Amino acid sequence: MTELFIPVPTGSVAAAGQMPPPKRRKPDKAPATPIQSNSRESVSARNNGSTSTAPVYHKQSRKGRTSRLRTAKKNKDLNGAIIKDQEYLDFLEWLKNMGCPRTKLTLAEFSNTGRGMMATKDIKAGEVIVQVPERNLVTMKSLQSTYGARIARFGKKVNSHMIIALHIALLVQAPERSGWLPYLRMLPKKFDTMPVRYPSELLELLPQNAQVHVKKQKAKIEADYNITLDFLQTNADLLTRPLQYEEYEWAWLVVNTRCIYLDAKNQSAADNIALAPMLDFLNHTHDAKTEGAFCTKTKSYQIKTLLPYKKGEQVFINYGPHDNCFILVEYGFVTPNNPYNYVTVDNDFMQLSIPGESAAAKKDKLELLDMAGYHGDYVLHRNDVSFRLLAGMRLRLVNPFNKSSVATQLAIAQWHNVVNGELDQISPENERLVPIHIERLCDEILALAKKNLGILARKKTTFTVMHLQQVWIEARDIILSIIDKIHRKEEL
Ligand SMILES: C[S@@+](CC[C@H](N)C(=O)[O-])C[C@H]1O[C@@H](n2cnc3c(N)ncnc32)[C@H](O)[C@@H]1O
Repeated sequence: MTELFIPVPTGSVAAAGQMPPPKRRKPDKAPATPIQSNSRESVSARNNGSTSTAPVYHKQSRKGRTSRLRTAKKNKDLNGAIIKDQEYLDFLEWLKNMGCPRTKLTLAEFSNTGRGMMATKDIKAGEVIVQVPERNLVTMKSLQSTYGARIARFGKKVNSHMIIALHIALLVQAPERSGWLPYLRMLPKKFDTMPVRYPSELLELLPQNAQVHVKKQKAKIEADYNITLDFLQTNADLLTRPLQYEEYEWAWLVVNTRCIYLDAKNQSAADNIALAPMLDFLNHTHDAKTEGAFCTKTKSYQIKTLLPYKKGEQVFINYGPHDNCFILVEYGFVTPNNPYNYVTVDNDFMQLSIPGESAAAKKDKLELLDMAGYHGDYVLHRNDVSFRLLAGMRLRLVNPFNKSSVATQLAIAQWHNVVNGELDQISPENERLVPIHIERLCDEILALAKKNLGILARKKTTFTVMHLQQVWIEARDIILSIIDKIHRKEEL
């Protein structure tokens, strides 16, 4: 696994520079019953490769979804159906003209992931699988001659996500002129599986932390759009027509889901992202292992796989160690058996009423947790309660709690010692109560999971509904594993 090829999520520093990257979680075991979206129906819509509301640059006479699927079916290989439609052939020709060397990869529809890249021959571990010539990389640097002086005159801060999105949106406005039409035609037509595009009744069925994530992403897109409009006020000559929000959002999501970091070691360098045609057709799996670097000899960006692939298999990269909620919000899909899944219980912890705990005591405890760096980020993994949650719960269970009493001061000192690992417990009674109240938190989430799964079961089956179902089934299974552990009286 290398971070070099991660499409750029809003949640990452490199992409947006606003939201913190997700904290790395301890891997969990796979959920027992993940939903595998492996129906034929799932194939085409998932990656937006052939859906109806095409951006303006898509000629209506081009082959539609049915025709494309028919062709794909005809070319069916071992695990996926090879795509050989005119758009892809034009794209291959364009790649050739741009100096892209041939690869052992071809575009295909896979039953489990939708559109992705298939090995056309056996690939050995250590082989370069994709080379993207420098002239094909869309980066802040490559766009300097077009926008550099304009950005300098504009004077306000812009980031590369914003500028690459603007560039793509402008190419779409005048595709014939740009020379990039064959690539533009291959891009997703819409992003309806991205939660930022969910209707509100589905949005509220996301777990709370994912809803917050979506709101931040939406705010970021809107802010970037507004700055872009500002920029265009004095650069209207770039436009073919006024730039609509929908157009910009689409281009922004293209960047978000397809750009890569050129230098993973320096991920805070927000401007070091690139759109890399061809490389961006590779799908994600958490166990893909690749390495990437710019090769000065070939003047291209190369990806090497560290794993072998057999002819007909899908070739993957790894977008990073993300749980399904994060993947859903940033990329619009979920993966089965994701070892990074977890459940956040921050809200439930804050709302939990503890017998004998006054409102003032609760406030003092939360302040203390904050000062000690233990406020929030309370998570449950499969069979594992985070240390932060245990720490928070232990303090909540110090009752009575009166800051000015000696007994409370002693309990606080003991709590610090437990947190620092110098003491095992505050008291046997405190330790006895911890699993009881963790189970109460679990019951809250379980009830929510059941409620939401009930609502989802009554909805028409769409990818979005299936994604949400998977997220809640996984949450429920994590919770059940913890309850089971508590009932078996195992150490948390
Ligand atoms: C970099 S693109 C990969 C190519 C894309 N599938 C396409 O057809 O253009 C990232 C997007 O691919 C899809 N994707 C990537 N990995 C996936 C997976 N394991 N399962 C389902 N969809 C996946 C998601 O729609 C994601 O936003």
